Amino acid sequence: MAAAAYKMISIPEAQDIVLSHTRPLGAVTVGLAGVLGRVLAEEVRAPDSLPPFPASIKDGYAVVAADGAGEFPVVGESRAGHLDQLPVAPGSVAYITTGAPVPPGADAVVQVEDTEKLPDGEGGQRRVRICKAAKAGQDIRPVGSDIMEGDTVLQAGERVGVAEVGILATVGAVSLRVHTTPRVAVLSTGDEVVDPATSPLGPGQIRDANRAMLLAAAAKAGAEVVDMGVARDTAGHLEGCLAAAIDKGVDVLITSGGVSMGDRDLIKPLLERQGTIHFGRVRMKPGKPLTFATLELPPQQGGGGGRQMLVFGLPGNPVSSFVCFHLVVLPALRKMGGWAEPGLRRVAARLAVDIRLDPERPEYHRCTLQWGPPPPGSAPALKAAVAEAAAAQDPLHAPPPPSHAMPGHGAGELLASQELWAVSTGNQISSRLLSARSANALLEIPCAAGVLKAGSLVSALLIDDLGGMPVPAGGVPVTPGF
Ligand SMILES: Nc1nc2c(c(=O)[nH]1)N[C@H]1C(S)=C(S)[C@@H](COP(=O)(O)OP(=O)(O)OC[C@H]3O[C@@H](n4cnc5c(N)ncnc54)[C@H](O)[C@@H]3O)O[C@H]1N2
Ligand code: MOO
Repeated sequence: MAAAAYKMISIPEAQDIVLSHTRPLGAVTVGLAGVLGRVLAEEVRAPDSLPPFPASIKDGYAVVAADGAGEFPVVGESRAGHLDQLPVAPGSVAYITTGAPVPPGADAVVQVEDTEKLPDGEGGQRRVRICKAAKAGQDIRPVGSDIMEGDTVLQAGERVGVAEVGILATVGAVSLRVHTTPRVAVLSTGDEVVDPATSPLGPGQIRDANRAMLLAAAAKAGAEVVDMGVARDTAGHLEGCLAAAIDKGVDVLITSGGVSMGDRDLIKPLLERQGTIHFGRVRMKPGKPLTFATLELPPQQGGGGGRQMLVFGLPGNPVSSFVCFHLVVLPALRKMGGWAEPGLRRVAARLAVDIRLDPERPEYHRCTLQWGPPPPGSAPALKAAVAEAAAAQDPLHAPPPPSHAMPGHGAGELLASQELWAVSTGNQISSRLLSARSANALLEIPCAAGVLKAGSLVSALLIDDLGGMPVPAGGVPVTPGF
C-alpha cells in the first residue's frame, strides 16, 4: 500500500488500537532488592500484627494509670528487643524504652520528662517520682494498631515505590510475584545516520540521536533494552535487522525513520510483508507518519505457543520520535508491565505565553510545568489576554481567576495565588530536540486557526515527575503558620 493510502486516524484511536493489541506479560518472582518500580502480580497480606505486642511510644515508665502521680519503686525494666519483664503491680512502675513491650499489669507510659529520679530506697530499690497522672492507654501503641494480622497491605496491580519496599519488608514479604517487564529493541534507520561517536561528520551525515534517546526512554520505563544499531536504507538490510530483533525474542521493536513518503521510506512496505499494519498515519503534530504493526511469530526454541511482537515505526525527526514514544509506546510498555491505568496523567495548566495554533493537526507542545506566580516574561502577554478574553467571552481563552492579581499581603493569599504554569520550550519544529529539553509535559493544543492566548487553561500530559520542576525566583510561600 502506498504510504498516503493509510487512513489518517486520531491519536485517541491510535492509543486504543495499540492497547487493544497489548497484553500484560506473565509474572516472575523477585526478591525484595529487585522489586522497586515493579507492579505486583499478587496481593500481599500481613502474617502478623504490628506492633506484635503493646509497645511504648516514649522512653519513660510503664505505670498503672489508676495509681496517679506520686513516688513509686521501679520494679523492673522493659527494653526494646528484650522480653524479660516482671509484671507491674499497682503501686509500682517499670522503666521502659521506646518500642519496648509494655509489661503485664501496666496500662500507660509516662514520658521521662514528666518524672524525677529519687534516691534509691531500702536494699538499693530504685525509686521515681511520677509528676503527672497518666490516662489509661497513654503513649502505648496497641497490638495491630499500625498493621493488623491478615490485613492486605498492598494490592495486586500496585506499583512498588520506596515506601512500598519498606512495607513489604515490614510484613516479611521477601519473595514477590511481579509482572515481567517487556524486552524492547531499538533500531535507527537511514543512510545519513551515523554513530554518536563520529567526529568530524562526513558529507550529509548526522549523528544518531534517536537510538540513545529511545533506549533511555524504554529503560526509564523499566524495560530491558536491546540496541539493534542503525539499518541502511535498503530493503535487504532492514529485513536482516528485523530478523535479528525477532531472533532476540523481544516483545517490542521500536524503529525510527523511514516511515514517511520518500522512495527510501521502507519501513511500512517491510511491515506489510511481514505482519499487519494497524495504522500508518495519525493526525498529530509532530508524528504524523507514526506506524504500528504486529507480527505473529512461531514459538521460540523450547517455548510454548506462538508469540506476538509489537512494532512501532516512529518518524525520524527526533522530536517526533520523542513525542510518539510517550504517547503510544510508553502506555503499551506500562500495560505489558502490569499497569492498570497505563496512559499519561493529565493535569491543567495556564499558558505563560501565546501559542500559534495549527489549523491542520492538534499539537503536542513541549513545555516545562512549574508552580508559582506567573513566570517572568509572561505578565504583559497575560494582561492583554485577560482583557481580550473578557471582551470575547470565549471559554477557550477564558481569563485567569482573580487570584492572578498578585496580592501584596497575607501569606495565605500569596499561597492561593500560585498556579501551575506551562512555560514553552521555544521553537517547536520537529527536528529541534532542544524543544524537548527539560520538558515535563506535552500540552494538548487544539487544531484551530489563530492564537491561543497566554493565560488560557490547557490540558497537559505528564511525561516526567514534577519533583524536579523549576523553582520560581523567591520560591513558593509555605502554609501560613508553618
Ligand atoms: N511528502 C511528504 N514528506 C514528508 C511528510 C509527508 O506527509 N509528506 N511527512 C513529514 C513528517 S511529518 C515527518 S515527521 C517526516 C518523517 O519522516 P521519516 O520517518 O520517513 O524520517 P526520515 O525521513 O528518515 O527522517 C526525517 C528527519 O529525521 C532525521 N533523522 C532520522 N533518523 C534520525 C536519528 N536516528 N537521529 C537523528 N535524526 C534522525 C533525518 O535525517 C531527517 O532529517 O517526514 C516528513 N516528510
Ligand atoms: O509530524 Mo512530523 O513529526 O511534523 O515532524
